[in-house]
Amino acid sequence: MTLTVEATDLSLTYGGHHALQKLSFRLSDKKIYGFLGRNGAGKTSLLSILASFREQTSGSLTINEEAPFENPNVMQQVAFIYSKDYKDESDNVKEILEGVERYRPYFDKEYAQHLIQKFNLPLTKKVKEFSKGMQSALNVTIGLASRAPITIFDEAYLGMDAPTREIFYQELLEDQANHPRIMIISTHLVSEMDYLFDEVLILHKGSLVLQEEYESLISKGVSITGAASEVDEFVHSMKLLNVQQLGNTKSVMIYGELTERERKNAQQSGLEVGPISLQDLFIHLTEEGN
Ligand SMILES: Nc1ncnc2c1ncn2[C@@H]1O[C@H](COP(=O)(O)OP(=O)(O)OP(=O)(O)O)[C@@H](O)[C@H]1O
Repeated sequence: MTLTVEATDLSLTYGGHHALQKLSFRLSDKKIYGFLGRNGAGKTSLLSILASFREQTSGSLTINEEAPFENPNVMQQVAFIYSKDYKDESDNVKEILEGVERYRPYFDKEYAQHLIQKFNLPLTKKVKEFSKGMQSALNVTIGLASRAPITIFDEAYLGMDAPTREIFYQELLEDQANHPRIMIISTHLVSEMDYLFDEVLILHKGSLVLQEEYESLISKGVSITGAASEVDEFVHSMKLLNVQQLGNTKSVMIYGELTERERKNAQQSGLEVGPISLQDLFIHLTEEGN
């Protein structure tokens, strides 16, 4: 099933606080979208509207032209996976998965079993007795195995250790390749997860700063590394995003592409030209004053 998410001037206010301000964007391709934003940027607020949990204050958000709020048609198509608290849950994994299977029309039971084994989760232990990381692994299992046409992971990795997160990322990439859908991942772990994203949306203080393909975004900057004096001379008229120096070696991130001539000059001056990271761009774009 192909779905289109369309937001137009979407705004959300809590009391007098403007959490989302006139966001407009469209998601229509089955790919992995990275939703990035600093603490309080509005990611969860936006994703909650998309997942039918909340209604906007003004503007619109539709999924195939239908408003999601309290709309059972839409709710079945969207899986919203967040750091759920299981403290009052008396069921074990087996019982929880049986419950999910009843309301998720595309749920793949065998794939869920495969993930449970991968994450090494005990089937019969009560979920409220799981560690935080194990609960997150269960959430991720539900999110992936539900195969909802719109799957949202809102910082779903909380508490997972590095090897467990790695299993999640590998499974996510593999399952997305086999069963493409609109996959949305909201995260702070930009440097760890950037390779997952096909497209990136950056939110800052409730506004959408950009929506762009990952590859095109990171091609918008370069890093220059070498002897400090050579680097300074080379970048003196360029827009700098970040400067780091260790002894006499300096590394500078610049915004903008280099011309062929500039690349040659850099080479002749013994400078190393490398790619910029999404994390550097993210930090720059969401700095105070930018
Ligand atoms: N229920 C609420 N009542 C009042 N204000 C809220 C509520 N939920 C969120 N906010 C405020 O709205 C803003 C956006 O919060 P939101 O949780 O959407 O951000 P976020 O980008 O998900 O942040 P984080 O990365 O820290 O989880 C914040 O200023 C937050 O304090």
